[in-house]
Amino acid sequence: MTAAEHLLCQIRPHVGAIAATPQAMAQEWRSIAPDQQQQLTLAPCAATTPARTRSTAKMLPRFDPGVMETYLDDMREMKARVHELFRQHPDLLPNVEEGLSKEEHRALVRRSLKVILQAGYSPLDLLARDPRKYFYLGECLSMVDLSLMVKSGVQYSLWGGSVLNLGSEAHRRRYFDDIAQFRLPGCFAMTELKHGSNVAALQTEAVLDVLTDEWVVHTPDEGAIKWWIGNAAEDGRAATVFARLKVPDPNGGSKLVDHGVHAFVVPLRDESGNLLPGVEIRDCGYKVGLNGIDNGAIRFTHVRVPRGNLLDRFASVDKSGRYSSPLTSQARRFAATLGELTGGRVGLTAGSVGVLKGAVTIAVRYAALRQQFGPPDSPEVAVLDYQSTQVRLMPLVATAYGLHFAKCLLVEKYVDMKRTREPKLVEEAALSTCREVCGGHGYAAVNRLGALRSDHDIFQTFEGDNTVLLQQVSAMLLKEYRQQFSGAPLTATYHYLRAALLGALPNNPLVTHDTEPRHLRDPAFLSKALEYRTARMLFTLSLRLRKHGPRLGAFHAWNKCLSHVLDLANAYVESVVYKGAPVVGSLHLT
Ligand SMILES: Cc1cc2nc3c(=O)[nH]c(=O)nc-3n(C[C@H](O)[C@H](O)[C@H](O)COP(=O)(O)OP(=O)(O)OC[C@H]3O[C@@H](n4cnc5c(N)ncnc54)[C@H](O)[C@@H]3O)c2cc1C
Repeated sequence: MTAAEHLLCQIRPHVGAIAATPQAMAQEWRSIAPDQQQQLTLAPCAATTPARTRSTAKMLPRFDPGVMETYLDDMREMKARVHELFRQHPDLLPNVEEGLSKEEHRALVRRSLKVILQAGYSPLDLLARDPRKYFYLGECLSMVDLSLMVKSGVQYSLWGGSVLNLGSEAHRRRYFDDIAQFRLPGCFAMTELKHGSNVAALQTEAVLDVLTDEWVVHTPDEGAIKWWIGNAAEDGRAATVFARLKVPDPNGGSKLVDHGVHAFVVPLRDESGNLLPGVEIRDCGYKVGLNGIDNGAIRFTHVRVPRGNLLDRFASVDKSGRYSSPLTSQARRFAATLGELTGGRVGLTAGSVGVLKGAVTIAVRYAALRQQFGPPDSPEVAVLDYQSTQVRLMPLVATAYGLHFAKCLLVEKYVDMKRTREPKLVEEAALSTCREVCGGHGYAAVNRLGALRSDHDIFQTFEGDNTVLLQQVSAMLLKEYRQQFSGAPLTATYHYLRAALLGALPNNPLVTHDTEPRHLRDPAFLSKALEYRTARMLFTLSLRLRKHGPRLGAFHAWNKCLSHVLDLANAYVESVVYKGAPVVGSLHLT
């Protein structure tokens, strides 16, 4: 049995849950009441239609999906409960085909978040005490409405997480309950009009006024207006604002001393929702997707907040303006601050994986039921049985599995980081393909693939643009590589790498001429091949940087090798994803 046939067996048991062929849809249409007719979708909750193609009859599955589900998902009861909650509140599901206005969608998302809280889920408690469940809840919400998942992420990972992780115990006591219960909706105001990825260059300033013991938060020019800030346009009553901390010169000079970017809690609106003095907010308007989130632009004009509003886990300032920090350099403080914010990225990964699983499920179910053409005098063939469909869809199914395990690995690393506080740990084509495989029906709004694609698009750039984040991965690999060989003579480095690279060669089909499927599918061979690729790219990149560095300088040498840098990071990520599923082979699949 081929891998694709194998996967078909896994998927087929579920396909009865959808209506997809025109005949089946038409029959279904006649059998349901007119007021329910718009509910006829490709989604799993749609009406049941028995579907049987030639090949399903031939290939009855011996695969028990329950075993796989248990293996993949030890918290699936939570998913069942959350999804049941929304089944009981169909009015909370975004009715994409009718085109909600952004105001309607925002109100819907707000109501949904309250329903989640009323049902007894407290995302902030989970984030603080059981992050695995927190990220899992995010993944469940992403399958309901991506705007809901992002709204929860802004309130709890970004606003709540920044107060919890960058503030002190006093901040936690003061804000925790109000943030948890959504009585104090808040924002994470980092990005400015002129600076997004380059956070160290932000221009908003917070200057200490020693006479009044207050910070004066100010937007010095239009380029420093906080931009795209989630929760700002309608709901946000306070924000964690990232601003340059400036204090009077302790040596008595007239100039201020700039200690770089720090986080401050700044109130934005009063309890009735009116903007506070000095705070100006504009709505960022309609976006390509995620219109359930009220993104806004914020300008501060000499807004005064108490000195205690500095989130002071990594640095504090006393009444006289003396600055102190347990971390010795500005760069280390900055790295520690950003390191504490990784929860937002883990949450986005969980949401992204949830979206991929949802989209792939919709597309595979559709392809398994949709029949087009066939041999003469025979039933038509399911489009999933065409090799061209399998080639398009099966890599996505495999990717969904791979990324599921990689996400689990990432969540475990985050949990470890929080538990040990170990400093070392602190430091899309897929959706389009799913849409195309569903042909014209994939374009129908009711089937959600278009909305998923639009909503998800931004995941490539928010919480940091992927191109920029991938460079950090390569920089980390190069740093480890240099540390390993610092002080070693070049010949030692050379011999080590030669041995490491050659270690993979005996398995290489080009050397062994072994092209048997048994060998090519051997997990040990595949793992070695991925490691070999990463090691080779790391080695050649370091040689190139060493060659260009002296002549061009570090910045331009890096830029000259940028494609190589990004390829290395992607190769590394793929080998991590592959290793994330080390025990899949132990499952009995046939
Ligand atoms: C819907 C939405 C919601 C958001 N919510 C928030 C929020 O709540 N709070 C918040 O603070 N921010 C928020 N943001 C902002 C988001 O985090 C930034 O957009 C993101 O950090 C990227 O910054 P930028 O848009 O300024 O892009 P830039 O940094 O200007 O990047 C532009 C392009 O330049 C490239 N580039 C930049 N630097 C490099 C480099 N060194 N090497 C190679 N290429 C490079 C990037 O890859 C990208 O293609 C949101 C944005 C959106 C669209």
